[in-house]
Amino acid sequence: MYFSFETIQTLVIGFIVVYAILWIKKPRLSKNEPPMVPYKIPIIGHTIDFVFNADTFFSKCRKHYGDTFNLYVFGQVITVVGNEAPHEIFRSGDSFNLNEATKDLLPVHHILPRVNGFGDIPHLSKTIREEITGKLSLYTGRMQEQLMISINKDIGDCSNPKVIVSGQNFFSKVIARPIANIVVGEEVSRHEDVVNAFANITKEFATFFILPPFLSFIHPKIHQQVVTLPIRFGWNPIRKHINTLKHYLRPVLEKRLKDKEILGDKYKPPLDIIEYYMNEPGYGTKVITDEYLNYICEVLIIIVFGSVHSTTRHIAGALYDFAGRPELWDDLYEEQAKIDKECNGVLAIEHVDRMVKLDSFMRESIRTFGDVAGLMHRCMEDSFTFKNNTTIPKDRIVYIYLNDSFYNKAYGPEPRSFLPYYGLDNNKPATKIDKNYIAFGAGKHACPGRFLAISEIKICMHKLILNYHIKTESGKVDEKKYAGPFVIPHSTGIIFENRRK
Ligand code: HEM
Repeated sequence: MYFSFETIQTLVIGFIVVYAILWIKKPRLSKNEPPMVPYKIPIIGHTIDFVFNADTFFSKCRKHYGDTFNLYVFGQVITVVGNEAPHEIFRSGDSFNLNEATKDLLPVHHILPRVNGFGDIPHLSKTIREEITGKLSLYTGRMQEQLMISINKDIGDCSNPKVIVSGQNFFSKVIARPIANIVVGEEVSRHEDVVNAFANITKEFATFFILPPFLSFIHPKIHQQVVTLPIRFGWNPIRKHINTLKHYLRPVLEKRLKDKEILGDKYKPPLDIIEYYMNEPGYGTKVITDEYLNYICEVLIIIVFGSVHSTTRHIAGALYDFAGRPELWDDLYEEQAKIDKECNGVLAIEHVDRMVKLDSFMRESIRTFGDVAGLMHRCMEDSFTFKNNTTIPKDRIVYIYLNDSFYNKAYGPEPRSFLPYYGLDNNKPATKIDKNYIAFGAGKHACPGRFLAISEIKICMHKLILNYHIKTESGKVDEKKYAGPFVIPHSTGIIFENRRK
């Protein structure tokens, strides 16, 4: 066989290039790292199992390699922790950071430059704890009113059964309405444009995640540069929503400042978050300028970002869980009918607290929500050593293997089955965090908005169950679909039919 010089030259260069790529892409581990799960195809590593088979794959890895192991996914080493190590992460305070884990792909600091991304999270958490959770009883009536506006508008009369695809898109507006009411107040939130802005802000952020990180196989920075290119050329996906908020906020805030000046001590401050910010050092103002509005809207958008998306995911999940389980309908309806009678249709916080079966059902719906892994945190220290003596380096992204906590033996011999009254029987309300219930994180950074979220979902479910017979089109709970380790919201129909009163 004869090979020309050119052919040999090409083969040699090709060999050197392939060798160089393999050498560059070889995962480099530091000392004492968690075990790296072996893989067969260089560069691709575990990406295929991670994307198409996360549940079974993670379960096998956990069995063979223990609570903490490394995978090679999309050209990066990631660490996965089972149900033991997450609490070391949550407890370690600032050694790990959730927002920093997404920073490369979601350049919030470019989108919200005035607050430099996620802004002052400790102040935000304090605001939510004191101004929302601490005053939840004052907001309960308003939440109920706002939810009923959405239910009447978007579901309405179902004397003839109506099929609605009640997934995340549908619920984002239902959930956004009461949140807008609490954040920007009764007057501003009356405008449908404002409710739409609240409902859609998170969807705009999600556009950054549409493109799978294939370019990360070459280098994670290349994917990051490509997805953030439009932003760096001046495109801001939420500019239109900021403009909407500014438009409606300006006259209302100007009037509040004027009233305050004229009425002095007789001024009655409206109950909402914007009023709180206007009096808070570092957030308030004496004059409503364009720059002030730009700034305060960015502050508000972080609250919307944290609140609407996650609450929407879980109410949508809960409705499907209810609609597909006929065995629960009568029991949950009876509890709601009893409470409705007691409160004469007007809920106060103590009535929401008395919905103990619904609360327990909600806890279970959240526990079995389905994300195999998630709650990614970035290691912020030079290195971090887990109690099992394995060490990970700075900047390592850690995925929490949620199923290992949620489907733990602590839930009995069949932890994957739906246990609607587990919370009730074990005195564990839906807001109570424990080792095997970490949907709201834990420790110093545990979600401060969970009391609002659970109240809002319970009030909404209470009203839906009271007003309608609700069932899935298929008559059962449809199987969950996945994108990598993350569950995809259901997109099948739910049938609503008026209950005879
Ligand atoms: C069902 C709905 C919700 C879920 C599942 C959820 C979940 C979470 C999780 C997992 C964390 C991260 C904890 C960590 O870093 O370890 C978190 C943090 C946070 N959540 Fe929520 N959340 C929900 C609703 C809300 C709502 C309604 C608000 C606002 C009113 C909110 C505001 C926040 C804030 C400000 C943080 C950051 C806390 C910090 O870093 O100190 N969340 N949430």
